[in-house]
Amino acid sequence: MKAPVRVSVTGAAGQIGYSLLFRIAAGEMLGPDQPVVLQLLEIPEAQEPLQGVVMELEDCAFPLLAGVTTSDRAEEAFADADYVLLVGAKPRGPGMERKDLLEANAAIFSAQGQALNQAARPSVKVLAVGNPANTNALIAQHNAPDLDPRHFTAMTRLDHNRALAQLANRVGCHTREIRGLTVWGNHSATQYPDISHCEIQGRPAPELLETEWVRETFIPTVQQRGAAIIKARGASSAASAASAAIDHMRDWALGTPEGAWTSMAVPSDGSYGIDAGLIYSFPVRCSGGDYRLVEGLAIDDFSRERMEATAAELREERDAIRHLLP
Ligand SMILES: NC(=O)C1=CN([C@@H]2O[C@H](COP(=O)(O)OP(=O)(O)OC[C@H]3O[C@@H](n4cnc5c(N)ncnc54)[C@H](O)[C@@H]3O)[C@@H](O)[C@H]2O)C=CC1
Ligand SMILES: O=C([O-])CC(=O)C(=O)O
Repeated sequence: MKAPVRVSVTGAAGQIGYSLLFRIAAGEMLGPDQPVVLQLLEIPEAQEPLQGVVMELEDCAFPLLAGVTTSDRAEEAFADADYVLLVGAKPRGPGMERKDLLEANAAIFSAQGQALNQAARPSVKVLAVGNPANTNALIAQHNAPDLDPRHFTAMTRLDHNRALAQLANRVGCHTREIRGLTVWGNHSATQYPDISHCEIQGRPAPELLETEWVRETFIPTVQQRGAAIIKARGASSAASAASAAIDHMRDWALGTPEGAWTSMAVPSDGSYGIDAGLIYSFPVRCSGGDYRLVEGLAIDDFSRERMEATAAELREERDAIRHLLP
């Protein structure tokens, strides 16, 4: 058995937390041979429901769960953390865009960035799930100057998985049979799910799918899926968001399958003409606990316009919270 690693989760008593913690403890994120200690952060008012979640974690008698701690202090919850999932934030309601949460949630991510800087392990890998996820990751990163800036990422894996599901439904295949999909940009309605390089059952997707369906149906459906779920469920997506968070961290830690890539929002290094420093979703391959951008993909005029539109929105979000970037 390996030595346990420390996984911190914020917002642990929330909806996503309730779907996430049990799967991490079951080994679905870091593998069936990796014990974990869960370090759970919640606000003081949510400590009692959090204790209920801890009781249920105990009651599962998970072989890989090496311990659970709870706290309302970020420095304590992030102490020596190897992996941190920043989930705790206000979710949007009907009629809101995710960036409407910027003001409410930005302060959380600046304080938690500072706490990560003080308390987490220098090698810590961070995933921002709380919305607006890309800009929250940027805020946390800038408040943690001693940590590796490349290790601050945001979640667009849910968008990636949603896009796979739409394509599989359309073609009548399994999501496993789709390769080379990319979600570019922001986790928002400007994101660009791109099938240009996609292969479905070994055949180029642009040959299988009508351009009109891709542009008029597929792209808007993926962009608006979060809002559709809020409308139907009366609450924002939770189990699928938790599942995507597991996928993101598992691939980062353990690698993407041979030949495949996925989508992760990571700090831009200027590739594809995207402003360096923005936390922007790119195609990535992971191995050895690290990610690399997929370089050299041909970008046509339609894609270029969409990629620029979502970059422009991220610049606007960054400009709105500049005062929180030390
Ligand atoms: N990136 C993505 O793809 C997705 C992101 N989200 C976002 O994830 C976030 C959480 O969603 P839910 O779990 O549904 O919300 P929720 O309201 O059920 O849970 C959030 C939890 O965070 C806690 N919290 C608030 N401030 C905190 C702080 N400063 N420190 C620690 N915990 C704190 C709350 O007490 C609450 O228990 C929302 O911002 C939501 O919009 C949701 C789905 C997908
Ligand atoms: O739509 C929301 O507000 C929650 C979310 O990020 C998603 O489901 O993609």
